[in-house]
Amino acid sequence: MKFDRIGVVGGGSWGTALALVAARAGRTVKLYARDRDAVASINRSGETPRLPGIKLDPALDATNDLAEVLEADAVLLVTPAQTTRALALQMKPYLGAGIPVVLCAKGLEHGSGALLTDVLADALPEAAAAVLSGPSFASDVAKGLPTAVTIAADDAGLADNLARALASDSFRPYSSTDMIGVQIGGALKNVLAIPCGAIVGRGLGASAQAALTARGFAELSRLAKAMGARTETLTGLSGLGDLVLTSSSPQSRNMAFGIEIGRGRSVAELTAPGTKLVEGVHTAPVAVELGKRRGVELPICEAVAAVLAGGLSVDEALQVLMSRPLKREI
Ligand SMILES: NC(=O)C1=CN([C@@H]2O[C@H](COP(=O)(O)OP(=O)(O)OC[C@H]3O[C@@H](n4cnc5c(N)ncnc54)[C@H](OP(=O)(O)O)[C@@H]3O)[C@@H](O)[C@H]2O)C=CC1
Ligand SMILES: O=C(CO)COP(=O)(O)O
Repeated sequence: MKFDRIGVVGGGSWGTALALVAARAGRTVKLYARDRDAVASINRSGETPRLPGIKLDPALDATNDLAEVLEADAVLLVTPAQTTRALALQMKPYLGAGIPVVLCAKGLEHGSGALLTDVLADALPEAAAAVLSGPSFASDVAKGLPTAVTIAADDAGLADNLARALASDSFRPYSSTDMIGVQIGGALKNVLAIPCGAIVGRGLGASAQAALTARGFAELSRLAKAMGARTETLTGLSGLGDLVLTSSSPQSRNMAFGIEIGRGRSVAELTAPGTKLVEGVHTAPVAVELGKRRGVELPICEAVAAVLAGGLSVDEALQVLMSRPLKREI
């Protein structure tokens, strides 16, 4: 199965970077962005405000016409997690049956608590679902810096073929059949990067940051395994790999958000219209709800959700975590 024509839906930083990835891999690429100015800027000057200072491949073809982009052999859906259902429904009239839709957002749906693959199965069952996730900052990828990600699908052959279609000298996808593990890893690392940032912002030291990363990984793994994920996925790129990247680099929007919270800025100010997308803010309460449903303890995610909801200060949340009853590590 060859995927010569790739359609990318979502003209933000990650959608644009992934369109460049597909072009570098030799595919014919069309990028859908709803913002007419962004489309004009990409086509006329090879620039986008979402990736400042990065010159885009002149071959990159952007458009406002969703139908045109969906005339493709595979589609990458790269809009914020909470828009997945609306976009899938919007795509429905134009997408051929059995065309793979690769979900590239990292999050869980509000209200339903659903994985994005379940959202897709509900809204667009005729599509073949796949997931792309892993440690990958859009600006690094757009610049052509070396990056490795995981692409998962139920059908191993589909995952292999998608990996082949997007691979290049600077972009190395590994294939997997564990769509649950890949999605929970990508969604929860965003939540866990927030307290790691708060620790930095509050000046609480590298030891606390490492402890939170490790205990956060324990939570991510517990929830993912309860949902059916495999251990090797969680210790792989989309679990540990992305958690390490996001919880240690202020380049991450989630960590940067946490740093500002730690410095005392308010959630309302940092999530006001026009501010950057911080997926962990949306995912935290959903993760807590999933944990409750599955009987899985997620104290760090609960603390994050409580701080975001205004129920605890950063210092109180830390106190809650540090005063939990002592327990065995495993
Ligand atoms: N940036 C990164 O480094 C990475 C991001 N991701 C994930 O990718 C997803 C997208 O993130 P990212 O690209 O960074 O976000 P951005 O904020 O840069 O871009 C989001 C894009 O989605 C568009 N969009 C939002 N809602 C709709 C809609 N209803 N219909 C059409 N387009 C819509 C926005 O359009 P408009 O400009 O008009 O608002 C914008 O172009 C997130 O889940 C993120 O976690 C994953 C790996 C790396
Ligand atoms: O998912 C990412 C890196 O893998 C991007 O992280 P942020 O959304 O925190 O910037």
